[in-house]
Order: sequence, then structure tokens, then C-alpha cells
Amino acid sequence: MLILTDIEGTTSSISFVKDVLFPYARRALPAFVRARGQEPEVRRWLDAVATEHGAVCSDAVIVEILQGMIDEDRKHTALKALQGMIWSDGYDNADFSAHIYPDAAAQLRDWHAAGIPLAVYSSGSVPAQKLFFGHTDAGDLTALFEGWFDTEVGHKRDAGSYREIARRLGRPAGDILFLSDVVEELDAAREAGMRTALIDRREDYPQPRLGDAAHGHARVERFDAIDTEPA
Ligand SMILES: CSCCC(=O)C(=O)COP(=O)(O)O
Ligand SMILES: [Mg+2]
Repeated sequence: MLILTDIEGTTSSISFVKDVLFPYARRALPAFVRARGQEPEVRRWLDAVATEHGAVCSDAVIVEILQGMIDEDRKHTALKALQGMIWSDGYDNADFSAHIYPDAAAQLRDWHAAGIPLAVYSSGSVPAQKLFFGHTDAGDLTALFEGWFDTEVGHKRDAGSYREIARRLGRPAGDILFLSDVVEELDAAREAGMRTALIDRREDYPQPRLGDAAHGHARVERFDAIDTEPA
């Protein structure tokens, strides 16, 4: 069995992502694009955004488009890649550390110690995921994970993304337990054959998602309540 986990709303609070990480990236974007916009790894993503918007856009317009995407919480692969590069400076300067719920940090460590393999699937880019788990309030947790997946494998609400993750991990989908706070992501994982658990934290979701709202997924409020045994 392998446990695949989401980040925002699952291991970590939605408010940290929305109130700390996103505003930091929004503020830093103009200076970041001016300073590094000609580096190939940055240009590639700026050009991808420009191409989607009719190709001929100035960098100032691309910055406005990206800031609009942040405001709408778009899970856009180019935006996520650029955000990851910007957050790197924030972690290096100790402007913030990544929030992780204490129950999640403790349970991830326990599963790892018990020999249960762990992997991450988040809309945040893989470099952003590694930065995140490398700088959590509970220390550097990167060594706990053996797989990292972002939307380059596909959207989190598409069953095909979970089939591809299972293929890359070399495991049958039924051998993987996916944890997320978003029922549509869990629906897609279940369609691909994965086991699922809805993480329904009161801090992030004041109204419990009970009955039909849980879409038939196992529902827990903390990581230490997750049942890792097949039903
Ligand atoms: C990798 S940390 C930043 C999180 C982020 O940008 C995001 O969109 C989180 O989405 P998730 O899929 O983890 O709910
Ligand atoms: Mg989430």
C-alpha cells in the first residue's frame, strides 16, 4: 500500500496558501519577471501564457494575467511553476515557513517509520512541493516522500491523472490510498481504482461534509483517524 496526499486543505491549511503564499507571489511577480524573465526556465512559462492569450503580449500584460489567475485561484501549470520559483526566495529569506497540521506531520512520520511509502500529488509544482515540505513548521519532511506529482501528469479532477500516477509508481491503483479535501479529486481517483479518504478539517471547512456531501468517501477530520487497511 502507498499513500498519496494532496497538500492544501489536507496536510496544510487553506489559509496559509491563500493568505500567505498567494499574496507573496502576487506582490513579487512584477519584479521577478523584470529580473528573470529572460531565463529560459522562466521565459518558457511566460511564453506559454502569452500563447494562450493571442501570443503578442508584453511582459507587463502577462504579469497582469498571472495576477488575475492568482486572484481566481486558477490551478494553471505555468502559474504554479512560476509561483514555485518565487516562493523559493521567500523560504530562503525566512519570510515564512510552510504550515503543516501537527497531526499530519506526526502521522506522515509514523507511516514512513512503519515502511508505508508516501507520495504527493498537488496542483503546486513539484519544485514548489519540495520547497514546501523542505521548510515546514515541523522541519524538513522531504525525505518521507518517494514520489512527487503535479498537474504536468494531468488535472486533479481527471481519472486519467491517477491512472498515470499509478503507472509511474509501478503499482495497481487499488494499492494506493489518496487523501484530499476536494471531493471531485477523490471521485476521479476512485474512478481510476484508487482508495480514497476525504480530509474534512473544521479549520478549513466549518460545515462538516456529511452524508451525500462526502460522495461516499471515507471521511476523517485528522490524519490519525485515517484507516489504512482495505475495507
Ligand atoms: C505546493 S504548495 C502550494 C500549493 C498550491 O499552489 C496549490 O494550488 C495547492 O493545491 P492542492 O492541489 O495542494 O490543493
Ligand atoms: Mg487540496
